[in-house]
Amino acid sequence: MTQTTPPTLPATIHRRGLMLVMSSPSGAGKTTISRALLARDDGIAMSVSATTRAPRPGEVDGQDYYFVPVPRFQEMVEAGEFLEHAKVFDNYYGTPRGPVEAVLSQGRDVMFDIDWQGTQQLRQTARADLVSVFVLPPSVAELERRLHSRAQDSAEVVAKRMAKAGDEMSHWPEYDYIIVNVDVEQSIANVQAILTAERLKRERQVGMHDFVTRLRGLD
Ligand SMILES: Nc1nc2c(ncn2[C@@H]2O[C@H](COP(=O)(O)OP(=O)(O)O)[C@@H](O)[C@H]2O)c(=O)[nH]1
Ligand SMILES: Nc1ncnc2c1ncn2[C@@H]1O[C@H](COP(=O)(O)OP(=O)(O)O)[C@@H](O)[C@H]1O
Repeated sequence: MTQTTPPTLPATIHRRGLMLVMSSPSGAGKTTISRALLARDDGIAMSVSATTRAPRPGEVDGQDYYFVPVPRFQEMVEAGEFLEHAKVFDNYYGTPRGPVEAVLSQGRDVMFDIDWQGTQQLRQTARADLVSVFVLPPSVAELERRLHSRAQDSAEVVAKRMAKAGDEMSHWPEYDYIIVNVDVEQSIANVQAILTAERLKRERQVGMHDFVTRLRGLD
């Protein structure tokens, strides 16, 4: 019997890494969806933001966020260390530039959990490499229930987040894809489908012209 090795993708074809942005009003479920996606997909890494907000119970420094004091955050802004930064709910948040550029340069993808202000800033520089997803709750009552059920913020903080939800949600038309997060498994599957299709986009493929030229015997 002759042994055949299964074909593999030619090494001359590469793909540029993409930037997958997830935004939503607080409590709609983007952290839940993005964590599940990271656990199921080796090809994507999470961008860990710096923030001046206090850690919630169970949050780990360097994993959920880099928790930094306001003066340190300001130093980082002045040193140009952020790809984007914004003030959200009285705290500062920013995306450190170095780790994102390192992952993208390896042809891997990066996921961001950032608000609409940060997304607008990234869109200016990333253009075609940016894929943006907006997550909506099925209703306002369900959003409030989820914020309470997370049980990690005081009633005052929950009220503040509910008051800002309408403003946040008004930015949905700026995003490429919309997910109404009814069932979490369905929402994860939807983001996986978006990622699969976006990875196959013609314009992300590097070396395809030469590959097809060779396939056609034209070289
Ligand atoms: N612009 C920007 N927004 C961020 C960044 N990190 C987190 N955010 C946003 O800040 C908001 C509050 O985040 P957080 O305090 O973790 O609350 P949660 O989204 O309710 O879990 C959310 O809308 C996040 O998407 C960042 O690096 N840049
Ligand atoms: N589809 C869903 N159905 C019910 N509860 C959900 C769903 N998605 C998320 N949750 C819950 O809602 C709360 C807020 O979700 P989280 O992912 O922290 O939101 P966000 O990151 O958008 O602020 C969490 O307790 C989470 O377990």
